[in-house]
Amino acid sequence: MKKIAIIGSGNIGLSLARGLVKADYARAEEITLTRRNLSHLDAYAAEGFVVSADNVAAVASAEVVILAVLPQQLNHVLNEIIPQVKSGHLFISVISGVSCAAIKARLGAGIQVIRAMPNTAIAIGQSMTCIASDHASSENLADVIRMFETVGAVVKINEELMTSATALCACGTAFFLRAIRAASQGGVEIGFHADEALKMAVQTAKGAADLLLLHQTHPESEIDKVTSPKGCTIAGLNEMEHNGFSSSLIKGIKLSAEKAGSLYTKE
Ligand SMILES: NC(=O)C1=CN([C@@H]2O[C@H](COP(=O)(O)OP(=O)(O)OC[C@H]3O[C@@H](n4cnc5c(N)ncnc54)[C@H](OP(=O)(O)O)[C@@H]3O)[C@@H](O)[C@H]2O)C=CC1
Ligand SMILES: O=C(O)[C@@H]1CCC=N1
Repeated sequence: MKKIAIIGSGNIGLSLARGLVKADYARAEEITLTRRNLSHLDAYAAEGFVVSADNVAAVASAEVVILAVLPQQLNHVLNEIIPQVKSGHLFISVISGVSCAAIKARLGAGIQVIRAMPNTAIAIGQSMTCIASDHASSENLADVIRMFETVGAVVKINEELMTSATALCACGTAFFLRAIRAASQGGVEIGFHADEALKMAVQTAKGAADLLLLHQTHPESEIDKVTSPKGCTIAGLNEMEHNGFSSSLIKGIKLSAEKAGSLYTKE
């Protein structure tokens, strides 16, 4: 198994690390996690991950380097690790809004860079990960797709759609979670205790998503099966639409995509 370094082990870096180990893709000992404040990684060290504040040493000891810092932290990290970067390294960036070309402009044109846009459900093997590259070898691309397939579904997309993928799939986790919270709050208003209402909303959301996955149907065809004529579902649904339900989701996704494209500055 190739040694992996995750540079910037925050929310998504740690979710990825956990997912890869849970999926038996790698052992914890084969993954180095870096960040500056190591005290946040104590639990991971106890699980066998190698933890370090030394990005340069982490890159030197790895074959696969996963960049998972914030866009505004990237240039500092790249400048730091350049002396240790070798042509055999494979770089995977999960960073929003930074192109493969921008990373190669700093590391060298010969370095293989592949972008991946996972979401935090990667920790439990349920990510929707979009993958893109410009000139990576087909072998490296296949390896990266295989890696992310162990922790969820993968779609290969053109690189110019990566900011859209960020909004729909990575930010999307938060959007659907907020919808579930709102549903559970509605449940409390109509008589359930908060814990029951949340459990009911979560399972209902899971069932709705699974209907689409298992039946391979369009949402509207499943909705048609719920909305009895003159019934309470269509009354509630239309009230939500009068208040901008679909429109606000669409507008939010568009704004997130715009923002994802503007998070990184080259200087
Ligand atoms: N969160 C998500 O769901 C997703 C995030 N992304 C992308 O992943 C990236 C990280 O996001 P997220 O995990 O949310 O952010 P976090 O802030 O949680 O993680 C970034 C981590 O980088 C570490 N870091 C910062 N500077 C350095 C450095 N010089 N050397 C080593 N580590 C460093 C920080 O720790 P410390 O301060 O201790 O160094 C921090 O833990 C972003 O680019 C984001 O766009 C992509 C998909 C999904
Ligand atoms: O909020 C963010 O900027 C990151 C990118 C996608 C999910 N979290």
